[in-house]
Amino acid sequence: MGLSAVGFLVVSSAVTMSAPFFLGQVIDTIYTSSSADFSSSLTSLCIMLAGIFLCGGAANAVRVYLMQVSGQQIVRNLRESLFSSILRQEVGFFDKTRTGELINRLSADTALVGHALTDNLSDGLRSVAQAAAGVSMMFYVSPSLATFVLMIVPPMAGLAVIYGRYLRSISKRTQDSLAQATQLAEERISNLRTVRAFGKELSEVQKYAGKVDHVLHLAKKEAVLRAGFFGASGLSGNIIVLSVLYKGGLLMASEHMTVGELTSFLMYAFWVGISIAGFSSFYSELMKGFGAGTRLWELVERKPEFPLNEGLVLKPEHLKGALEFHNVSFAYPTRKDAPIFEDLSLSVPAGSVMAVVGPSGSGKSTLVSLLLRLYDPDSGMVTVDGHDIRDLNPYWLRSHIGTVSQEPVLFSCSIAENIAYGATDPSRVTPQDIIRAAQIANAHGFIRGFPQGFDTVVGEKGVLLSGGQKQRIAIARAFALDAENEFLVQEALDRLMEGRTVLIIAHRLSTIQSADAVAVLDQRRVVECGRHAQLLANQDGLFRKLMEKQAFPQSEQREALSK
Ligand SMILES: Nc1ncnc2c1ncn2[C@@H]1O[C@H](COP(=O)(O)OP(=O)(O)OP(=O)(O)O)[C@@H](O)[C@H]1O
Repeated sequence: MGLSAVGFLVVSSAVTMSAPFFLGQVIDTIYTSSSADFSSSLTSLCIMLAGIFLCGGAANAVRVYLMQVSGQQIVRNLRESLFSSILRQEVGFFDKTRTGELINRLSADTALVGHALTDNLSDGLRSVAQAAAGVSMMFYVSPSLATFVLMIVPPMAGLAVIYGRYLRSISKRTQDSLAQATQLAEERISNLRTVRAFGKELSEVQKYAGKVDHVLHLAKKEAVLRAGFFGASGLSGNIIVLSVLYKGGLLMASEHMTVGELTSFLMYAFWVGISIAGFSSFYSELMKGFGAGTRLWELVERKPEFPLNEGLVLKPEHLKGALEFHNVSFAYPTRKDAPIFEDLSLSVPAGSVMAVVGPSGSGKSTLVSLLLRLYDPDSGMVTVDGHDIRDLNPYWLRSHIGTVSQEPVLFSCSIAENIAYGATDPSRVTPQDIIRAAQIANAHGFIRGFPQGFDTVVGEKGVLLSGGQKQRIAIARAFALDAENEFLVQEALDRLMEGRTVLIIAHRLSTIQSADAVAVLDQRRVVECGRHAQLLANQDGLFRKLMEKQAFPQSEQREALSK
């Protein structure tokens, strides 16, 4: 499509560029022909001109259409590869990069690059083609006048290059500050409840205004630069026209040129001037596109720190589920100087339930992140059935781990779609599977109570549901993982754990009591590990202290502690 657009571009330019030549002929006919053949020459020339204008206009319209469509296609492809690259990045990347910035790259920057590569490129090519044709015709009409005019052009071109560089850097800064503004807006809008609870609407508006003010400031700078450049190129255009008139007048006086020739020449010179101005606009847009493009390519080309879908896949019959952390040391990439684990070791036998407890911030969730391979340990290793998880296919690994978190995140689609999200292939999950998963997760009752049942839309991040409801849907979602394995889908919630190795980050005593073992995290390692009763018996142990500290001990707990 791009190529045919270029074809139409060449046709429209060539056809249109022949017009001034024939116009010159018309004028000379008017001046010089005898009355006998005057009217017939004039008519045929005018018909020819009308044809030229018609063909040129039509070819131009087709070119604009083709360019628009191919532009949209480029933007679409760019967006797709960018989104795909973003979703492949490691979790650490998202600790460093803000959502709003990525959204801005996806929407604004892709549009800018698309425009620079199509509409703008097409206009730029047209300018180049017209300028080239114009200059050739100038030489054809009057070589001496053309040589004279062209001496003025090179200094202007040098100026344009310097200007383009500066514009490119400003444009990059504008896009960066726009991304910051979008980031702020995105975060505040998606957490509107918190903004409102603290009555921060006005101050947030002011903060946002500050950011967009900065965008405006840079845009103004860009506008001044642009205006200056256009002014300068306009002025140089006028100087060229004036000198052509002067020199052309002299040539006419010495009978080296006719009126028609001078008119054609002036029209070509004017045309070349317009094309150069068009080219400079193209050039500045192109530089803007480059500014946005550099960032986009960096992101599209970025190699995630670890692969998504490469590595060892264990056969189902070989998968037992023994988990082990061997001398793991780890610090988050954004806080390398604050180690979370040092030489931590923990073994969870296959099929057992391990409760992980510890003070807030001791690294319980981090343990799960390492197991899911959202981050890699700095030293030591995590193994599943003796295999280092760095050798396993991360996609396979995660698809065999069901996660239910305290504050589960749902997507803003229907309850049924949220539950089916847990399956490897959601399109193969039947409505019966979904209902069964909901029943087991004790969610069926409240879902049926909604007027739209399973089609109820849960709102962004599930805001239209209560915390408990969200959690039960998340449990049903973890069940959907096993929709194919009929035998696992049983009646009770406890069954989610059957046949699996389970890590529970626990606060409630009842959960801890039912676990096979309890690991206590503190001071960057596992400080105690054993059965719950065993750990409680240790009067000086951290576990006992943690249990004693709980604000409102339940009766069962008080009983246990009094033993
Ligand atoms: N993505 C992250 N980047 C940098 N530091 C992080 C990140 N996530 C957590 N941390 C830090 O790592 C430490 C352990 O956090 P983690 O969430 O594992 O603790 P936790 O034991 O689960 O806490 P809680 O019981 O309060 O939920 C904390 O100091 C936390 O500030």
